[in-house]
Amino acid sequence: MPDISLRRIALLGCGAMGTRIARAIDSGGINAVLTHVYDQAPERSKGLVDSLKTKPIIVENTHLLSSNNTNLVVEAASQDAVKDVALSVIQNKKDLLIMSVGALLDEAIFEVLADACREYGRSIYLPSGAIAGIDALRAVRGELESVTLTTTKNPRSLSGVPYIEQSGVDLGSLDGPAEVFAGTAADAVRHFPANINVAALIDVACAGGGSTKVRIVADPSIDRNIHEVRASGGFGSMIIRVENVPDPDNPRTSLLAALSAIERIRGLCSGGIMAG
Ligand SMILES: NC(=O)C1=CN([C@@H]2O[C@H](COP(=O)(O)OP(=O)(O)OC[C@H]3O[C@@H](n4cnc5c(N)ncnc54)[C@H](OP(=O)(O)O)[C@@H]3O)[C@@H](O)[C@H]2O)C=CC1
Ligand SMILES: O=C([O-])CC(=O)C(=O)O
Repeated sequence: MPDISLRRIALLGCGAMGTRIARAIDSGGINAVLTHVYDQAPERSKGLVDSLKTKPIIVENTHLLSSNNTNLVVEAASQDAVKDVALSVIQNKKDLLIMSVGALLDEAIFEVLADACREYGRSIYLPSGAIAGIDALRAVRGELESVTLTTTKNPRSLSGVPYIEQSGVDLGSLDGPAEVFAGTAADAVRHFPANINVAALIDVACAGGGSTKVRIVADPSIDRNIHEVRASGGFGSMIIRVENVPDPDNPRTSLLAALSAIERIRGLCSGGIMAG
């Protein structure tokens, strides 16, 4: 029998996605209670807690999230947050759900976390986030010959990225689509830490070792975050395309990413029949 007792969840990051996740738990639709939260911007954690019916405790640093009596830590903060806290979560014998997946394309971190999961008997979950078809890519990874991701966003969803500023592209004056990056997934998540975690997710699913090919395009004529994966090999071929509505509170992030995290948490907290 699966253990379906009420799960105790801690949340790292109270921005656009963390807020949606917290509200979904607070609404009672998930077999869990949000017990602790942390955000480096204290006004964000306070604002979130004030808006919830069941008030979690605001802890004073990331590490206190996993030293408490929780089952699962949900990260919705940043790659730096993952690098800072992931190992101690596992060493404290909690499971971890990561949204800032780009952190895992640092090979040293991936190996350390994989070893720690084995040693402490815990799991790290990577929801499919802003993309779809991760289960299919994982299933065919032994047969893959080529995989490419093309991500197209409105310039306002790409603003403030130093790599674009340094490359001399003026996002404000584009009058059509412009490629702002072409390279590997490892380089993409390094240069665009808050924009292209999906590249890391695809790369991890395909066991690409950071080498998955990625293009990022800025297009002022679109108002969606579009991700298109083309994969082919011994299994046949597939094209996975999502046209995501951006989260109104953070246009870099797609609404689908939070919905995917919520659905994954719901599944982890319940028994029963689960598709996918
Ligand atoms: N896997 C996927 O498919 C997707 C993943 N993402 C990623 O998910 C994460 C959350 O996204 P979103 O909610 O939209 O981002 P937001 O910027 O809206 O919220 C993130 C919050 O976490 C805080 N934060 C950042 N670093 C730390 C840290 N080290 N310790 C504590 N708090 C921290 C931020 O503070 P401050 O503002 O001060 O930095 C901010 O309040 C991001 O890393 C994003 O790139 C997004 C979309 C899709
Ligand atoms: O939400 C999206 O469309 C993609 C994104 O920001 C990411 O992968 O980090």
